[in-house]
Order: sequence, then structure tokens, then C-alpha cells
Amino acid sequence: MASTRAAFHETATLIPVAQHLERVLAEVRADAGVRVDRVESVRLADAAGRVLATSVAAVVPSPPFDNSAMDGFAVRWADAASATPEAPVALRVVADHAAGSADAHHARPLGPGEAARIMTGAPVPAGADTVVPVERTDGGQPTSATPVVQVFSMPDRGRHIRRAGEDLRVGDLLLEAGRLLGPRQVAAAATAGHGTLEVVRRPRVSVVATGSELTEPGEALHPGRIPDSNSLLLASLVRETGCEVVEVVRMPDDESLLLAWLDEREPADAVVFTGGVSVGAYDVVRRVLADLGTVDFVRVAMQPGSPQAFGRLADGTPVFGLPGNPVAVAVSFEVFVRPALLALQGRSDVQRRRLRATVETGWDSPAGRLQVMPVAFVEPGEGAGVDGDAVRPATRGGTGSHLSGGLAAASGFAIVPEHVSRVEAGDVVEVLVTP
Ligand SMILES: Nc1nc2c(c(=O)[nH]1)N[C@H]1C(S)=C(S)[C@@H](COP(=O)(O)OP(=O)(O)OC[C@H]3O[C@@H](n4cnc5c(N)ncnc54)[C@H](O)[C@@H]3O)O[C@H]1N2
Ligand code: MOO
Repeated sequence: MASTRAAFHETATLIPVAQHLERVLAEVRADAGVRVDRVESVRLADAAGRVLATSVAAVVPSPPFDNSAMDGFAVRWADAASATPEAPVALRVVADHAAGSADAHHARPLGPGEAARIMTGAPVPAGADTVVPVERTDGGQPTSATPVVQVFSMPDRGRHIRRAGEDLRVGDLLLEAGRLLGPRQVAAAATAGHGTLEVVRRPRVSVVATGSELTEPGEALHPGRIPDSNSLLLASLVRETGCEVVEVVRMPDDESLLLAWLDEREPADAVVFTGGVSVGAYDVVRRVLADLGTVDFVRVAMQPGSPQAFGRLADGTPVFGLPGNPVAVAVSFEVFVRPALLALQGRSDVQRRRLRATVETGWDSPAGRLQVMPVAFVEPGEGAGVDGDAVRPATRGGTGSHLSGGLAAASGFAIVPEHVSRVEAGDVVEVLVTP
């Protein structure tokens, strides 16, 4: 028990949240840099949700060729500049260009008095400098031998032609390494001539929930037992960061089981424990990991989620030991684990979007600790009528870190600074927005 006692004494000081986060990020960023197997090539269809490993430049211009922005007629502007509804100008229609047709690329240049019927997206034939929308013509009436179009009015010279490269030129930087790919980025990569992209391999993460009280969700609860909600919470949160969950393990507080798992576990890029990190007599995670000598057990100036463990397993795998209380797990993940798993993927943006919101119902906050409070957004018309976003605590009972039912209503976390001991209705708080 010597390690438990020693660890207990180590916890006297509270470490600022930013300091602990910095330490965690520095460690995982070092790992992200040395992993040689971290890049894989995926088809664009599979690229949304992945992190780009190598910056992407355009390999074809966009648009790839001059093409029409309108259904109408490609003309030489000067030929019909004088057109009015009263005195239309007749042009001979010598060609018909549909989108997808290569005809215009091979056609002879338009000569004086000639026009080509053209559809949106079709290449503009040589010689033409303007497209007249069909609405400004009679639609092109066939006469005896050759079709003729009557032009009633002309747009400005050069109108309705989309120029090659006006969107992207070859070599233009399109996407920077480290950015999350979404539908718009994948579509832009297709436009820029790519069929596959180099992305960061999904890090593999194991989740371990410890506690002799834990029961499979949905099963009958024997006295003293509770459903294991943390392993579900963590596994889904891990997946949401773009990582692959390789193992989800639930084990009772039994040192020998934990040691056996450490020996047999699947290879992973990170391991996340929940439970057993505090000073309880059966806190086996703390006892086993502290004995490794490479995992630090600290108290962070945060509420909830003060007890935190971070370090490396025997083979160097980064390991997090989160507390067992469910709200503390959700908060610890947001504040430390999520940014770390994103940094491990080389993500440039590891922080959630934050916004400022007005508090609708106040709550207490422990002075000297950064409070991370699960909050629900007040629907318009439902609250006190403030302009902009308004929030209230998601958990019915206030700030207790066991109130995991209340997490269901949370769509963000209010960040309350260390010096604040009471958040009043009407105060403005910073809110970290979650999906
Ligand atoms: N004497 C002290 N006791 C405690 C302290 C302290 O400073 N001194 N800190 C409290 C705080 S704050 C926290 S947070 C917890 C952290 O304790 P552990 O990490 O050891 O967590 P457990 O004791 O295993 O569990 C705490 C709580 O959470 C429930 N739990 C655990 N795992 C799950 C799960 N997978 N799903 C749902 N719920 C879970 C567990 O039943 C407990 O109620 O320590 C305080 N005590
Ligand atoms: O740190 Mo504990 O998370 O307050 O419950």
C-alpha cells in the first residue's frame, strides 16, 4: 500500500487545467511526430471524417475549360451589339454544343455572323466571346436550309462565360495538412482533380471501465450495483474524435485482472481508464498504474474531474486515468482526452468552438477551480427572453458529478473561471459547444 499513501500526499496541490492539458498535448504530439505508419490513402468517397495528412493542391484547373454559364448562344459580341427587340440581329447557327460534348474543342472558330447553340457547362467554341441567354433570343428558328437565331438584346461583352482556372489554378493550395475533411472539402478535392487523399490512420484506442459495482446496461441491478454508463460514453466519444475503438473492457476492482489485461491487451495508440483513480481502498487503477512509475496521479483545479492520471504504459502507450463519476468523465474527456486524441491525428484545431451565452438559471461554482458545467441551450420562447444564446444547467440537481442522467440534456459545457463562486441569472458565460 506504500504507493497509495505516497500518491495521496502528492495530491495536495491543485494543478491548473491549462498546465495539465499542455503536458498531455506535448506528450501526444511527440508521438504523432514519430509514428511512421500514420498515413494511408483513401478514396474520396471514404475521406469525409478523416484528417488530411498531406496538404493538397489543385492538379487540374477549375473550371477545366472556358464554358457557358447559361443555356443560349455563343456569339461574337460585335456581330450583335446593336440588337434590340425592334431591330433584332439574325445570326446563323452553325453548331450545337451540349455539356459533356468535346465538339467545341475541335470546331473551327466562329466566323462573322455565326453563332453556336450552347448549353450550361458546355465548352465555349473558339471565336465566341459572349453567351447570349436563350431568353434574349427567339430560341433559334430553323429556316429553309440553315437555322437562324434572332438576337433581341445583348449582354455586356464577355458575359456568361466561366473562365478556365477562375476558381482554382493548377498548383493552388486547396487544403492544409491537419484539417478535418468534411463533405465540402472532399467535393473540392474532386474538383481539383484528386481521386484519393492521404489521411492520418485512425488511432486505435482502448477503453477500460473498472468498478465492482458495474453491471451490463439493461441487466437487472443487484443490490449495490449500477449500470456501467462510462464505457459507452467513452467509446462513443472516442469514435467521435475519429479514432478507432479497439477494446471496451469492464472489470471489477481486482488487481490481478487489471494486471492480466495489461499483459494481454490489444496494441493501441492510447488507453483510457475510468474509475479507481482516487484514494479509495479499492482504487486498483491507481495502485497498479502508480507502480509502473510512468503514470502521474494529480489533482487538477477543475470541477468536476479533479483526480486525473496521465502517463505511459510499459510499452510507451499514452494512458489516461479518468475519475469514475460520469459527469467527471464527460468533462475530463472534453478538456483533456479529446484535444489529445485530435493532436495525435495531427489535427491543427483541437479545441471545440466556444460561444458566449446568457445564463438563465444560476448555480454555484467552487472558488479556486475552473468549473466545467454541462448546460442545455434554452430554446427560443422557452426562457426569459434574452437576445442570443441562453443556457441553464443540464443536470437537475446542480453540479454533482454523479448526475449522469442530466447529461442527456447537455449540448455544451459552460466554462466558469476559478475566481467565480456563484453564477447568477443574467451573467454571460463562455460555452464550449458539443454536438
Ligand atoms: N476521500 C476522498 N474521496 C473521494 C475524493 C477525494 O478527494 N477524497 N474525490 C471524489 C471525487 S471528486 C471523485 S471524481 C471520485 C473519483 O474516484 P474514482 O476515480 O476512484 O472513481 P470510483 O470511486 O471508481 O467511482 C466514483 C463514482 O463513479 C461511479 N462509476 C464508476 N465507474 C462507473 C461507470 N463505468 N459507469 C457509471 N458510474 C461509474 C462509481 O459507482 C462511483 O459512484 O472520488 C471521490 N471520492
Ligand atoms: O472531481 Mo470529482 O469529478 O468532482 O466528482
